[in-house]
Amino acid sequence: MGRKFLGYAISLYRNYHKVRSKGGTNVEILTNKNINKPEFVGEPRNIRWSEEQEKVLDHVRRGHSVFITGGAGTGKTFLLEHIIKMLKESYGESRVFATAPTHIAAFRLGGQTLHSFSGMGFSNDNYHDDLKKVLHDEEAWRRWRMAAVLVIDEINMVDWYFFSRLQWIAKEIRQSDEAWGGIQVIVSGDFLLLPPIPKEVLGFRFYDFAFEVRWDENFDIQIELTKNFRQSEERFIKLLENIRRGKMDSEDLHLLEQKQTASASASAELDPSMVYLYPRVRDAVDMNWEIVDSLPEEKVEYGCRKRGKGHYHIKEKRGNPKYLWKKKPSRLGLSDDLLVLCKGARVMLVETLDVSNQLVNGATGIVTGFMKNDGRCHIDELNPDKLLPIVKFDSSGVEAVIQPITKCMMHQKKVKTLSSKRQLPLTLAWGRLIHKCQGMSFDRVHVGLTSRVCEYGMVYAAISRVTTLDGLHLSGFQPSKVKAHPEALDFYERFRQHQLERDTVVVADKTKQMNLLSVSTSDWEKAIVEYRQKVSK
Ligand SMILES: Nc1ncnc2c1ncn2[C@@H]1O[C@H](COP(=O)(O)OP(=O)(O)OP(=O)(O)O)[C@@H](O)[C@H]1O
Repeated sequence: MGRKFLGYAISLYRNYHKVRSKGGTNVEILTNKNINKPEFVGEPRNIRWSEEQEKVLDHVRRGHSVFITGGAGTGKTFLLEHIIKMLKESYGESRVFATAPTHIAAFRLGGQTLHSFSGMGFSNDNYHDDLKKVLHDEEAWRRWRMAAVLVIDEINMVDWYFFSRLQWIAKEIRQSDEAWGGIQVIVSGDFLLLPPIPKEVLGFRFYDFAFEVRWDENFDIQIELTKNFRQSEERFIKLLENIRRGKMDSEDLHLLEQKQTASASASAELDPSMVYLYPRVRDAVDMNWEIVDSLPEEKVEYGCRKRGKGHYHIKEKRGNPKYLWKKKPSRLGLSDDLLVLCKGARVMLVETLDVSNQLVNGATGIVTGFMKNDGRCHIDELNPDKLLPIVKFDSSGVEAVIQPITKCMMHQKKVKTLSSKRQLPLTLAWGRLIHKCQGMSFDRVHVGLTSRVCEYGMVYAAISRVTTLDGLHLSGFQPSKVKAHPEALDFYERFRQHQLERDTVVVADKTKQMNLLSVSTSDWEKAIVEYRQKVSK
């Protein structure tokens, strides 16, 4: 029995590594000749930087660590893209690291998630366990040693505990008492957008923002961008500014109520060209089912194959979507157990398959057709007709055949919980979570706020995605759902009070002080030995 289990564990482990290491095994690129650079990575042409953006660029050029903040659409990320390009030209590709807490935000910067950069993973370890982890991962250690610049976008979603561990690791690995061990940090975000995932202690929910402890020590300068580039209508910009601060005047309220009435009286028909944003996964899933059902195209169903303790070959029959949803979602699943696709379906990747072709977690596209599997992968258990979907991705223009992948979870201490799930790495994407849309712009959006769930900054994050008032559709809106976190409001209050002082501070040029560290394997081995000696004392 033990042997059988061990054999199974090894085969799952190998499979896992195959899937993780060879992105190309589960996706076949059909057309990528016309890869357009994603709209947001595009080469800046005819750009006129705002005065504040110019100021940021000036400080960055002088080697200063900068915090860039400002409302949605003020060009924070756009500016970061330019900064990253500029710094890579000065320091070289391998010394500038672009990161963000989510895959899609990191992808926009052509970087990696902050967790993956750090080498600390997702555990909530203490500082010393984190350091041990980084020291045992030569690549992660090299990144920390090599870094001349670390860029972090969407800092509002990073919690204080993680942020403080990063600061500490940087100092330890680089053996320096300077902030971030001498790395130039460029951090960006708006604390009045979505907060970090709240913690719960004794039934009490609290949010720990990255700014909470010794924030000012991280930066030479902090700058707020105020010119909105995403929206141009004055009325809309004023509404967004008010919602950002969690308040609305009678005019704002009237405008939103008008929008809501207009959306309710508009044709009840679902519009596949619209993006539907919700605070809860369940609403997004229901909307996806409704839209896919309403399309006249022939449907193709994909099940999943689960292996491991308690579930062998479970196959879901398509049923009432509400019923499906009542089932506990699998802990390790990529997405729902049943996926229904058809030509024209809007889909999103839930796994990074091929970074060079921009097929990353969160990339969206349209199903353009299906292809019979010619034996290149095992699809029979998931789809008896052996059809593989062909997806044309929005941002890259790549057309690819998507093949199923297997995700495994292995608890080394409790081998009994070993399990795996094989399915297509896709979900339908008309309905989306507001959390997953931060940083995006859309022309037509329906913001559905009918559920009771409503996080701080959520209405603001959702409404600020749309470029014009005309493109905004609304349901379930209530004024009480417009909330800004009081601590974030306090932060900006203090921020503005200190702005004048900051403007007068002259910070010395730091470019010549750049301390580039050595990164040889022998240095790494020496660091581990030194750490062991330190711990054993
Ligand atoms: N100087 C500029 N000139 C022209 N367009 C700009 C400029 N700065 C930003 N933009 C445009 O403004 C839009 C919003 O920019 P961006 O997404 O960077 O804003 P953001 O502050 O990061 O928003 P969010 O907080 O919602 O992510 C983008 O379409 C971008 O191309």
